[in-house]
Amino acid sequence: MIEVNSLVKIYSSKAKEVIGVNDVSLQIKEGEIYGIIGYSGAGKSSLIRCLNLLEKPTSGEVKIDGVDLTTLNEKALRKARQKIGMIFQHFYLASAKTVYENIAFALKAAGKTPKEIDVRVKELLELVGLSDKSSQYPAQLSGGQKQRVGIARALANNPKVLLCDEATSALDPSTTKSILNLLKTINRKLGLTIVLITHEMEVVKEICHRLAVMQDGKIIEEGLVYDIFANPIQPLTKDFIASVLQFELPQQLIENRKGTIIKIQFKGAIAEESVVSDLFQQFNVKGNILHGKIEYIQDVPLGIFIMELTGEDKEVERAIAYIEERTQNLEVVEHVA
Ligand SMILES: Nc1ncnc2c1ncn2[C@@H]1O[C@H](COP(=O)(O)OP(=O)(O)OP(=O)(O)O)[C@@H](O)[C@H]1O
Repeated sequence: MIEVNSLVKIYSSKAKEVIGVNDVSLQIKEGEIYGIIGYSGAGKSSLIRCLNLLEKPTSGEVKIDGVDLTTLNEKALRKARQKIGMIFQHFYLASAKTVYENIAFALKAAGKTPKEIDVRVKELLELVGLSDKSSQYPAQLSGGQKQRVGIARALANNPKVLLCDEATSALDPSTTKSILNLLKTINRKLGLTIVLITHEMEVVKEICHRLAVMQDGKIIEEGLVYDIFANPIQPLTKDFIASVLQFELPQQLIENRKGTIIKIQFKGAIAEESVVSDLFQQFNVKGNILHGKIEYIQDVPLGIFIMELTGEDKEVERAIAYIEERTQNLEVVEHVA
């Protein structure tokens, strides 16, 4: 439903040219939550702002439902933009308007009647859990409540796409969670396609189905979030994953071990099987768990264990071969002879 082809955004001034987006192509499916992660300056904002032409691309196509927005005139673009809602890190609410008026404004601009506006605003307030804040002003709201107003306003005209520009970056972790839950709910309830940019892997893990990693204006890795967590390829992607799944052992700990240290990843259904206890029943080896973690990524488990195996060399070898066969994912970190 969203198709970006060879998108380039160059910022030109008299002094120099800066490349914001450097030849990006991607496809986002209807109903998908698509994350774009990268460090500051990677080009995430430039890219997401090109999706509704808030930034005019220098070249390339931005197709929504097959229509290339870059070819539309002002009037047609205004109409097309009604299908695309957007929320921002700093909310951008009108401070002199109440919560009700902030949301109503988007509907008025789309030519709705006062009756239609009233029905829709109440519906939206209910959806975002703010029915009791209708007559409050933004200054009287918490950050999370302000973002809820932002979401209600963005959804006012029943868009098919919601663009989220670092929408939780100004919020504390528990408020972030509640806003992400709200986004998940509206994604499911309304079938809304969500594109979000973030610099936090925790946000991606929590909500995204697919992910693109951006660096220097380019997408350097893309795929299903689970696959990227299980098998990151690029060094930058590995850095982002490590911020959530830190599992490097201190060197000192490794040096003081006597057995063979192995790292096992359990992906998907195998994480729920009793591989480790089966191992100790079947082989005459001892195991000492040095690190263990199961993360749930979109409710699918991804387990990572680091274990020291001790026993007769042959038996340890057989035990390792057994785990390798069961998990297809084992790495010998250190073998102490
Ligand atoms: N309006 C602008 N004029 C000139 N250069 C710009 C403009 N906006 C962005 N850039 C440049 O484009 C590059 C990408 O910036 P962009 O804001 O898209 O990155 P980002 O990944 O969103 O970073 P951040 O998370 O810090 O916003 C940077 O080098 C930035 O300095």
